[in-house]
Order: sequence, then structure tokens, then C-alpha cells
Amino acid sequence: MKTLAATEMNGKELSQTIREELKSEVLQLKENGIIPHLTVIIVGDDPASRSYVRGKEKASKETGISSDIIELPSSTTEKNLLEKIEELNNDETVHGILVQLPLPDHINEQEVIESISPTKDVDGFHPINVGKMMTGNSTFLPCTPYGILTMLKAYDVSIEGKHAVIVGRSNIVGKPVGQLLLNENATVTYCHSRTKNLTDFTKEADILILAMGRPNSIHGEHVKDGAVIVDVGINRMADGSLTGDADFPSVAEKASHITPVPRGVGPMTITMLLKNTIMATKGMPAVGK
Ligand SMILES: Nc1nc2c(c(=O)[nH]1)N[C@@H](CN(C=O)c1ccc(C(=O)N[C@@H](CCC(=O)O)C(=O)O)cc1)CN2
Repeated sequence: MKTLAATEMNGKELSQTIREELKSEVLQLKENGIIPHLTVIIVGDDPASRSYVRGKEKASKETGISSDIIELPSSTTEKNLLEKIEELNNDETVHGILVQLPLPDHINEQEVIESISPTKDVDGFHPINVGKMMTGNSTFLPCTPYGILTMLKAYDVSIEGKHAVIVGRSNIVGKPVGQLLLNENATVTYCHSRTKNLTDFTKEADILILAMGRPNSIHGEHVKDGAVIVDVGINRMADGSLTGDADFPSVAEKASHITPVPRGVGPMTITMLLKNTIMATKGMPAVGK
């Protein structure tokens, strides 16, 4: 049997370790009469979003965090949604608020994000929190990028001075993960759907973050020997299986470290949400570094 050249960065295992630590923090809060509470709002019935929201609730409860889901039909108006968020902003028993994305087309996502109190914005998407992240100040960090950074550090991947190439420029993953790596003194290149000769860039990456949602599109010949590969792609295939943006077998032969899909970045996203919720409960922002 062929052995992997790369170290697999297993987000599921790392999450279990971190969640055990978080459980103790929650216990301490409870000893002081404080019960952390996360409210998740979902609009519509997209099956993937529903499954992520259920995952968030389950993980919260397992960690001792109280949590509820507000399910709104896809016909909900933006006004309705904003009123609901205002209620939660004013509810002292709610420490964290998260609106699952994407939202239906008739709702302005940015208006919704900006309506969440920055002190309860456990997704780290509010412009005030994004601005703090950009300036390297402590704040809630967006969960997937925060999970990636935590993973790289846990696996002793050195970031300073490394060339990080980010493929994807979404507000949730691509843009903020580049910023976090820049904050750690990496040299960052962003690539996206209009980038010409993408593989000229991927081949130069010491750290390659794949977040474009194109299944199995990056192969061993597109990466440098010893590169660190973080695969954020979660692509559901016709047979129901999940696959990342990297062709795992060929890339793992060249890489020094690689995240699998599933059980890589995905579980870390939820773990960092728990961490942000505990920080919101303590009334202080998550530490950025
Ligand atoms: N408000 C938000 N919306 C969305 C976010 C977000 O951080 N905040 N991120 C994504 C989806 N997401 C969390 O919401 C998420 C995606 C994937 C996973 C995960 O654990 N994936 C598993 C596989 C799960 C499966 O079998 O389908 C894995 O990779 O092992 C967790 C959370 C978009 N929306």
C-alpha cells in the first residue's frame, strides 16, 4: 500500500481537542451563573444550509452552549428579518447571533449583516469587525479563515515570509483568509475566476488555499513540492459523495501538509463559531492571533 507523503491536517480530530477545552470554559461561565447562548437564523429550505445549521446547534449543545434555531420561510421579507435581528440585539440572554448564508435573492445580505450588533456578530462579518481584522486588532474572526489559521498553527506550519496563494475571493473565505495570513507576515497573492494562467500562481505557492468550488481541479502537477494545501472546496458529487477542489491523491504526493474533504476545514468552521460565541458571552472580542 502507498503511504501518503503529506501530513493530513485533520480538522475533525483537532476540533475534538479544541471543543474539550471550550467545554471547560463553558463550565466556568456556568459556575458564575452565565449560560452562553447562540441564536442561528435560517431563511428558506436549502438542504446544505439546513444541515450546517443543525451541525451548529448539535456542536453548541455538546459544548454546553445553549442554542436555538429560528427558521423563517423563503418568502420572509427583509423587514421581517431585520425586526427579528433587532429583537435579538436587544435580548440580553442572547450572546451570539448568526444568519446562515446564502439568503434568498430578494433579501440584501449586506443590510442584514450590518444590522447584527457587532458585539454579537459571532460570524465576524460586520464591517466594524472586518475593519478591526484588517487593521490587525482583536475581534471576532470569520469562522472558516479563523479555523484555517488555527489549523496551520496547530500543525506547526510556519507562515511568516511564506508565499500564500488564495484561489477564491469571497467575503466569507477568500478575502479574509488572505488578510489573516498577511497579518501573520505571509506574502499573499489572490487569484479568482478571471485570473489568467491560474496554475502559474498555484505552482509558486508555499501555502495554497483552494476556495473556488471546482471539484478536483488542482492536480499534483499544479503544486510545488512541499507545499501546504488547505482545501476549502466542499463539492457534492452526483453519487452523493463530497470532494474538495484538489485532486487529493496526486496533490498529497507532492504536498508536505494537506486537509482532507470532508473532515478538514469544515469542522473547524463550526469549532471557531463555538469559540467566538464563548468570547461574545465573556463580553470581549476573540483574540486575533
Ligand atoms: N453565516 C454563515 N454562513 C455560511 C458560513 C459561515 O461561516 N457563516 N460558511 C458556509 C457553510 N458552513 C457554515 O455555515 C459550513 C460548511 C461545511 C461544514 C462542515 O462541517 N463540512 C463537513 C462536511 C459536511 C457534509 O457532509 O455536508 C466537512 O467538511 O467535513 C460546516 C459548516 C456557508 N455559509
